[in-house]
Amino acid sequence: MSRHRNFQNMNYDDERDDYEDDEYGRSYEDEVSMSPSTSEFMYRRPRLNTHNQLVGGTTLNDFIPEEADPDDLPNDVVDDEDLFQMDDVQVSTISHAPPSSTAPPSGLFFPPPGLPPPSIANLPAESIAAANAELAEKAAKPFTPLRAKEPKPVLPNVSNLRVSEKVQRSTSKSPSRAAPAATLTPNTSSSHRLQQLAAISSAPSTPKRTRKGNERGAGERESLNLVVVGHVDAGKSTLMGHLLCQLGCVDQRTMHKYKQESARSGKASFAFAWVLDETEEERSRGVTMDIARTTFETDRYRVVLLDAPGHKDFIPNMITGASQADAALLVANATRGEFETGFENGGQTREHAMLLRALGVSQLVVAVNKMDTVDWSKQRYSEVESALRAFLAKQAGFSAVRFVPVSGLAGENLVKRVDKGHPLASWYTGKSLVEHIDEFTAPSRQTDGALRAIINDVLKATPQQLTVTAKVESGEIEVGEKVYIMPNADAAIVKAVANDSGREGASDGTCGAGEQALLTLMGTFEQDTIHVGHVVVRAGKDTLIPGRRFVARIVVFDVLVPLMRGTKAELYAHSLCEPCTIVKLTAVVNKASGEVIKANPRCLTRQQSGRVEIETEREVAIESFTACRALGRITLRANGQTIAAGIIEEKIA
Ligand SMILES: Nc1nc2c(ncn2[C@@H]2O[C@H](COP(=O)(O)OP(=O)(O)OP(=O)(O)O)[C@@H](O)[C@H]2O)c(=O)[nH]1
Repeated sequence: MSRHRNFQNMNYDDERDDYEDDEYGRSYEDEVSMSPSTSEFMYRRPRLNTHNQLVGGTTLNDFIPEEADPDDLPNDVVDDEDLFQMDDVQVSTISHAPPSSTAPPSGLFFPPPGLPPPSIANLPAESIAAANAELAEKAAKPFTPLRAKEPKPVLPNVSNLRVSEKVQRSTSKSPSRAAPAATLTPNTSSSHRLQQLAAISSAPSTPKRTRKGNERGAGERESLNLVVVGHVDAGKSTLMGHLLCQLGCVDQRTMHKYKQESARSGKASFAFAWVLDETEEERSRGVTMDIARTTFETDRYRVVLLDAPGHKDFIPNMITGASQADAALLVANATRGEFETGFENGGQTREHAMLLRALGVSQLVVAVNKMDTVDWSKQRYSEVESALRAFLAKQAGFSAVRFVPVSGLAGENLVKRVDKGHPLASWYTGKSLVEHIDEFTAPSRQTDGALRAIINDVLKATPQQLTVTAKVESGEIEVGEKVYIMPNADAAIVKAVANDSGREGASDGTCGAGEQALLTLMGTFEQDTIHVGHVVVRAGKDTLIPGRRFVARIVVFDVLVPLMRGTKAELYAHSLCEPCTIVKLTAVVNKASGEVIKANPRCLTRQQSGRVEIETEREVAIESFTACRALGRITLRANGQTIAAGIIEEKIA
């Protein structure tokens, strides 16, 4: 049993003799291929970074509204909006335009009860005919081969701005930001495109609600999207890998193989991390590079686990994971000196926490990990807890944070509480990590809202069929219905729907808000036009019309150079990453009241809150925060640092 070993003094490389060579056959190199997305990253050792912190007692809570307690919320979009206005009065008081109603139009979203389960076969003949006509029209156009690489736009001021380029689609299981190369549907004049979008928004939508609200099948647990974040090497993957083993999600044979092969490559201590770090590059470097996604079940939830990379170079991938999360586990390393490196000196502990709040995650548990390296010391645990508690409350804006001492490597206090007699039990008698996870509250899902399913990976793409994973943020997606993929407005018919647990057809052919869906879409797709960050929507007046210019209300992080007209940055929203420019500074506003302090300022300095106009390089599928929270939160980054976070108030072009 691992927990009886002396992990602190163990020389893991000596352990390789414990394992019989190739007892279980093939080595992982035979079976694991490298995710194409990982190849674009250059690995560098962490650099010191003192940015990205709101200092001087300002908290993100002043600005970013917390998610509401679902118990206080009726499952209804209109009331949700009211609550948002209560939470963050500034938004309604300073908004240019009154928030648009997000109530689902009657009739459109509530077809008569008792409708048969949808399939392409029982779609109305007119919708099939209309879809076929549109698809035939597209099919008649010659297939556009991959175009020669266009020259990258020259973007002054920002040395390492990520400019989307044409790259291969990710074939990894996890989301990748490598992709967005988006060419808008080629050869479309702007007037044709406007007509196309107008036709989509005026077309009747055809949802068939086979499932009511948050209804689940018999025996199904509620789903909870949990992101695991923290400084590099805090032990996130080891902790979650070991937890998955203890929950029986990894069979002994596979674990034996990981132990054997990691020992053979001199990385025995990473055996549990290999459960989640699947690519060859991640394993050889001992560093998580992309989000690893898996599921496990607790007494209460089907947890969709998103293991984020801790290294600074992969923060964009961490943002992808955090933008899908309902709750977060922040892993802190209790080892003396290592906690300080991760927390002080601009380590990623702070930046991750700030980003979580900026992306709307308000439920947080901190796992104080590697307690075995400090002899399970209560004093060390208290030091870590008090430093983090003060920062998380005062600067990051988390109102209630719970802490739990654990050792991912030793497997202590993960699923089971610590045994009496264990040194940790002498002062800790509280809950285990899994018990803490079970105490998160699943947020209310906008199941009745307009369909918004954000593509977070493109697994397979042919000119006729796409297989993508998508997080359904609002509404439901059903087999047989016609959908559009924004911003390109590619029409598609949903051929198959499964959720993360592999429930084929999600038992009733639907996936609802909050679920990760595996979608098979049929249509006529031009090569390299569907990417991570695109959004699946329905036609109708609640459709999403993409745009390039938006009014955003932002809070500026602790930047050295103020934000000015012409500042270039990367815009992060849900799974999207797109170069953008701040084209106008409209006002400096008071964080608390939303009152305009100064109109048309020359710049926004650190900690200031303001309203700006942002223009993206290409059309993007985002919308106002009041219409859909997940699509309305943004983060701006430049030079590898987060410079601002905020919400979209309005699309203007
Ligand atoms: N002693 C001890 N070592 C641990 C513990 N948890 C993780 N480690 C070690 O810390 C190192 C890093 O572990 P990982 O799980 O890869 O850390 P990570 O946070 O996932 O790393 P990134 O995702 O790359 O940021 C490995 O050598 C682990 O064996 C623990 O509880 N005790």
